[in-house]
Amino acid sequence: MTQPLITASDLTKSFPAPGGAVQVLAGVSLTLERGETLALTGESGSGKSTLLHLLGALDAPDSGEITLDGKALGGLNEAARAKLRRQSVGLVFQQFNLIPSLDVAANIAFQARLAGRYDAAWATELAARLGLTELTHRYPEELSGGQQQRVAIGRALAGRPPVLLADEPTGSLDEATADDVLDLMLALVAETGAGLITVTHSERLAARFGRRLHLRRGQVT
Ligand SMILES: Nc1ncnc2c1ncn2[C@@H]1O[C@H](COP(=O)(O)OP(=O)(O)OP(=O)(O)O)[C@@H](O)[C@H]1O
Repeated sequence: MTQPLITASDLTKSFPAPGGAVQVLAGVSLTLERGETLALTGESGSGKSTLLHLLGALDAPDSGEITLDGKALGGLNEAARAKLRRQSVGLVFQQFNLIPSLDVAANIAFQARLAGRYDAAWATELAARLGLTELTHRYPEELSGGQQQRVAIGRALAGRPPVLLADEPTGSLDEATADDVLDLMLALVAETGAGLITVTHSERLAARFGRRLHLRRGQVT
C-alpha cells in the first residue's frame, strides 16, 4: 500500500499574545493522498495559514505528528526540514514572494534548481501554459498582480514537487481570472500527480476540489 503524501495527527499550536497564549490549533488531524486535492476553509483567524505552514515544514507544531512524503518531521532539525521542503513541497503564498532581482524565467526556475530538478523543456511549457511566454524577461515589479501570481504558481510547479501547498493563491484576482488560474493549477497538479492543499475563503472555489476540510476554533469540523 502506498503511504499518504501527508499525515497529520493531533496537531496543536499556540502563539504568545498579550493576554496569554492563544491556542490556534487544538488537535487537528488529516491525511492527503497522492493526486488528491483538498480545500481548506474556515473563518479568518481559524488557523488555516498556521496549519499550512506546519504541513509545509515551515514551522513546527507544539505537539502532534506530521509525515511529509513518507518522512516524519518530528525528529528533523531545521537544515533537514529545509532540505525536505526543497525536495517535496511547492509553496504558493498570497504575497507571491517573487525574487525582485530575477526575471520571470529565473523566478520560475529558482525552486527547481534548488531541488536539483530543473527541466528547461518543462519550465518553458509551464511558462506557455501560464500565459507568461512573452513576459519571461520581465522583472516582478513590471508585472500585474495576476501575472505575479501565475509566476509564483509556475515556480512552485517547476520542480514537479509531490506536494503543492497554496495559501489563497487566487486571493487578489478577479473572479474570472481566479477561475482560470485555479483550472490551470488543478490541471497541472493532475498531470504531475501531486497532492494539493489550498486555503481559500471562496466557497465557489472550494467546491472544485476533491475534498474539503473546514477549520473552526482550532479543530476540523
Ligand atoms: N507568528 C504568529 N505569532 C502570533 N500569533 C500568530 C502568529 N501566526 C498566527 N497567529 C495568530 O493565530 C491565529 C490564526 O492565524 P492564521 O493566519 O493561521 O489564520 P487564518 O485562518 O489563515 O486567517 P486568514 O483567513 O485571516 O488568513 C490568528 O489569531 C493570528 O493572529
